[in-house]
Amino acid sequence: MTDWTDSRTFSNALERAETLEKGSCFEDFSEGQTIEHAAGLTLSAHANELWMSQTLNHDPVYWRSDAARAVGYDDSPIHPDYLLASVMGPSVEDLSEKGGYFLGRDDVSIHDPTVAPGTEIRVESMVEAKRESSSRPDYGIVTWETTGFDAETGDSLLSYTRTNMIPRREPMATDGGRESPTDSRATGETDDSGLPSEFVSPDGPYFEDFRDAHERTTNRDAAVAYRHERGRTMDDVMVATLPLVTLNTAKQHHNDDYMADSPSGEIVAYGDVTRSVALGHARSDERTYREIGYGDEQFHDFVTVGDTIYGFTRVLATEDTDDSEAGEVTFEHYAFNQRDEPVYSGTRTALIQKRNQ
Ligand SMILES: CC(C)(COP(=O)(O)OP(=O)(O)OC[C@H]1O[C@@H](n2cnc3c(N)ncnc32)[C@H](O)[C@@H]1OP(=O)(O)O)[C@@H](O)C(=O)NCCC(=O)NCCSC(=O)C[C@](C)(O)C(=O)O
Repeated sequence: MTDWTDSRTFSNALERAETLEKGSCFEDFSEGQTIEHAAGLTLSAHANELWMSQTLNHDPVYWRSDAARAVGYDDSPIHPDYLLASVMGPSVEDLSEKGGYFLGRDDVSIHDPTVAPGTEIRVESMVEAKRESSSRPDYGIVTWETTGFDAETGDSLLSYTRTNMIPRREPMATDGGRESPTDSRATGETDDSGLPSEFVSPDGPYFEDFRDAHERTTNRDAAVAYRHERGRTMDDVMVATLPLVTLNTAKQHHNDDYMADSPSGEIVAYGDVTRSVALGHARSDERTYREIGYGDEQFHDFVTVGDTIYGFTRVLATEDTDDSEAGEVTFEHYAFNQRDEPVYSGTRTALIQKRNQ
């Protein structure tokens, strides 16, 4: 009788056996195609708290009903970063599990900021565009529009467009891109040409502080630009647990064996975890009232276990509203690592509480 566990026999068996594929290659997508993803998550308070606690998004509005009621909610809703990741996660198996890089995202709109724990979600994507990569022949570049719905009511909860590099069927993908860096970051040179001569920080966490700081820079060679003190070293929970808790099956985050041959040589952090940490740092220095939306999100370099993520923020615009509680601020947030290299950037618009409340 064949001993399938004999090492030579087993290695022969492995060589001859077909691997049942998961995920899609560049060739599998066509523009205009709609993809209904397999049943998504039921949003849970536990996973919401895991995401928020580990990414340092410690806003009590999302933990405590008294804090939620104080800003006009009936009860604590699901945090927008966890909601976003919970919409993206169930799309990964169909769209990006093969191992392509998450390049960027735009038009992130929160259609319902009051989504409650216990909501069952359904996720759908449409292939908006696809093109070959001129610099990386093993990949194509695909953009999808993805929407998350409340499965029971059919209401749209959140939507965005996302762009990934996607491996072509032949040859197979590697997860690379660190080699031959030629920019000033990699060579250690500093090139700050074009930077304003003065950086201004807000005096406090309220809308008026951002507005006043922004006004101080208007028509001057100055910008509201400041760093956040906290850092978060990426550990196994951040890199492997958080994507999996949102059903994100991209092998980059939990399969060290596959990633050993890639230029990063190891698993890399899910872009949304890196982003959420940078936003968490920024939110810890403001009185957030409501999140409105996000855009122009880009992932500039890999983040691996052991890297420490810090935050840097610019204030792009402020606008007073009729709302006596809060005014609108548009930020650009950056995540950067312990080598001062930017790894994420994106804009965010939020309502920030007014001082008089
Ligand atoms: C990807 C790397 C290697 C490219 O490094 P590079 O030096 O080759 O960069 P590049 O030359 O700037 O870009 C290559 C091509 O991409 C295009 N491109 C570039 N950005 C965009 C964008 N926003 N929108 C549209 N297109 C974009 C760009 O135009 C260019 O096109 P070309 O080949 O035809 O000349 C480098 O940028 C890098 O290391 N980025 C970080 C990637 C990363 O770590 N992402 C997060 C982790 S992966 C992830 O989270 C996975 C996820 C979420 O779970 C899941 O999709 O399933």
